[in-house]
Amino acid sequence: MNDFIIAPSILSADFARLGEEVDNVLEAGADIIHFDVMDNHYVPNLTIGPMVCKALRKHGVTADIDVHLMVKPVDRMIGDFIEAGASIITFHPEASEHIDRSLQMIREGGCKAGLVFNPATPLHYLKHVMDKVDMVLLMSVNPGFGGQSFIPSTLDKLREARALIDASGYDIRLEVDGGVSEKNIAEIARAGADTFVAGSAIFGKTDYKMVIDAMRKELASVR
Ligand SMILES: O=C(CO)[C@@H](O)[C@H](O)COP(=O)(O)O
Ligand SMILES: [Fe+2]
Repeated sequence: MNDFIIAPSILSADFARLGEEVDNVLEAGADIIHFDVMDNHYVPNLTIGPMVCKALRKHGVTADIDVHLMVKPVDRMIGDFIEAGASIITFHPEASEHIDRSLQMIREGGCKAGLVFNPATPLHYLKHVMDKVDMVLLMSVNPGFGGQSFIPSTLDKLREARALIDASGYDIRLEVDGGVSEKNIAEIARAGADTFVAGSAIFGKTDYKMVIDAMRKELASVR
């Protein structure tokens, strides 16, 4: 895998042509696919579930699928997504009754596990499970919708998360999600992120390769 990972969020893709959209964005240089699962309960929107993940695998997608669960309760969905071919499964700690158990279920199913932090959710949920996470995902918008503006206080939170991860000694990716574009990606990387979700910034343009190349060019100036 690249040092920096670009993860297009298919929330902003054309759902009527989803397989083709995923093929095109991978062809354009994306590293993994970010898959937003919303339940109209934990967040006020409803999207896609395990059947769609399975369909993408059947379509021939071999890239990692990064499943961002915005659902409550969490645990039922974990088994379904493991079975559907997810590679990474992240969930919001306040949506799970038993965070440690949910993380273990994900890893036992052969997937990478992660916790997602809303803009106002403190990082202290990480303290006792640092050895059980492969990914820390900081939301830079409130979850539920694509196309929102990046919340600037996320930069300080990224620095805080980066320090915690580095001090832990574990191999943990630091992902950021919401309002990421070629305009702010370098600044976000400098604050410590290494994995970048971008929905509208990529799928909102006609030439996905041009956007992803522009993002990589910005990232090359960072490390
Ligand atoms: O999880 C979410 C929203 O809840 C995201 O993954 C969005 O899909 C990101 O979209 P953009 O802000 O990049 O348009
Ligand atoms: Fe997401």
